[in-house]
Amino acid sequence: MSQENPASIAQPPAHSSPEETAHSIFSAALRAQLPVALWRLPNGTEVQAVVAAQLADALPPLEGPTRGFAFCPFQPSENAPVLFLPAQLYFSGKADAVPEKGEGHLPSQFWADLEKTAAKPTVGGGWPSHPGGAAKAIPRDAFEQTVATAVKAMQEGCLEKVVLSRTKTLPLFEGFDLLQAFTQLTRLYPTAFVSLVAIPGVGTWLGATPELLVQIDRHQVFRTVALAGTQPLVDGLTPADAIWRQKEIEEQALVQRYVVSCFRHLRLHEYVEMGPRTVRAGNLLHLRTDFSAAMAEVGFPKLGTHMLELLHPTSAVGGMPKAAALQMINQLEGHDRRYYSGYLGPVQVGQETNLFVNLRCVELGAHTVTAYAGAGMTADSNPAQEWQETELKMQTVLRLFQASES
Ligand SMILES: C=C(O[C@H]1C=CC=C(C(=O)O)[C@@H]1O)C(=O)O
Repeated sequence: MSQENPASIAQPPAHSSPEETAHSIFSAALRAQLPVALWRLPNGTEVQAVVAAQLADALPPLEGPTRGFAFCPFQPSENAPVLFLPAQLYFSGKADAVPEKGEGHLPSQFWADLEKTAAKPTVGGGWPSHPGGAAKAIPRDAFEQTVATAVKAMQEGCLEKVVLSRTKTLPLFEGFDLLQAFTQLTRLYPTAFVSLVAIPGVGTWLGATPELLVQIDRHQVFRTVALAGTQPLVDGLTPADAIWRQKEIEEQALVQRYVVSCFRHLRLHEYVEMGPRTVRAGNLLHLRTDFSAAMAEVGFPKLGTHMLELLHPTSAVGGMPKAAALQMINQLEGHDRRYYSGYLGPVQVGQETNLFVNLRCVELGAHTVTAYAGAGMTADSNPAQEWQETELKMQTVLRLFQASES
């Protein structure tokens, strides 16, 4: 293969399935200490990959032409900056596909390494971890006390909703295999956006999120959702059987109103709104309203970029009113959310942009795994139930980190 011509096509490792090629790309990028993202779209089959030579510290316009992968925090800080991985390598994951070279050069060591059989990344620092170590976890009674404080503030009318989160750290079991965990998530959660992002100096994140933030499809249709309200999926029941309490209906309606307020801000009235309806996310059920708008027809060719600026962070991860909720989160949560409840996904890949809220995710240390989860609180919240809800959400991914699951 040529390393001189950036537009040329690289050879995949011999006799590989597309999934094995994606795994080889990930392993070779780790060895070369290059930023890399693997993902599988909801209801998709292909495991796609992007490798970057250098990170950008801002997103390009979502409507094109720059191709890459966005990895953005809840609130940008020195500890968690906005990051964009320009696709110096892109792999579509389709049958017979080969890794495509983008603009810019990846080191020749990476290409040479890609053709060898990949050693699997396992426990002990095979992947980058955050230099600051694992986020601080709080015990159950402290979390419930925090929820009680927030509920009181909402009963006094200071704000309508706040999403409070917590973390939980477990040791990695002997023989844990990161790529196997990614594959397990793709099989367990066919309707989720499953991703594995490893960035030197920043960290390694794995997740299976149910929440779309911004989609621009190849026909230039913009989509977003209002997702909130949680209950466990009880054995033998289907989403159609779900009955929702007033508290969850109101919680989701607040997110829905927030999305509508973003359209109104742009003076856009010609959008389509469908729902709410009950959707499944693993072993949980949520309420979801779907929004769409044909960007050219409504006269907003850059609608995706504008809506992203207005939407994030939505009240599904922040609260209402936004400023008061963010202030309360910063005051009451004892940890830095970093990339949890930020957003991530491919930009201008296959003529589409697909950004998701980074939920149901974990951050890998060399020997530990940290799960993050939050729950929407209103004046009617019960602290013990909110703890339980965050436990269930964490289990979406954390179940893979209990040795018996592997
Ligand atoms: C904040 C999370 O979920 C959000 C998305 C769906 C339902 C939610 C809820 O019921 O609270 C949250 O708003 C999380 O998974 O950490």
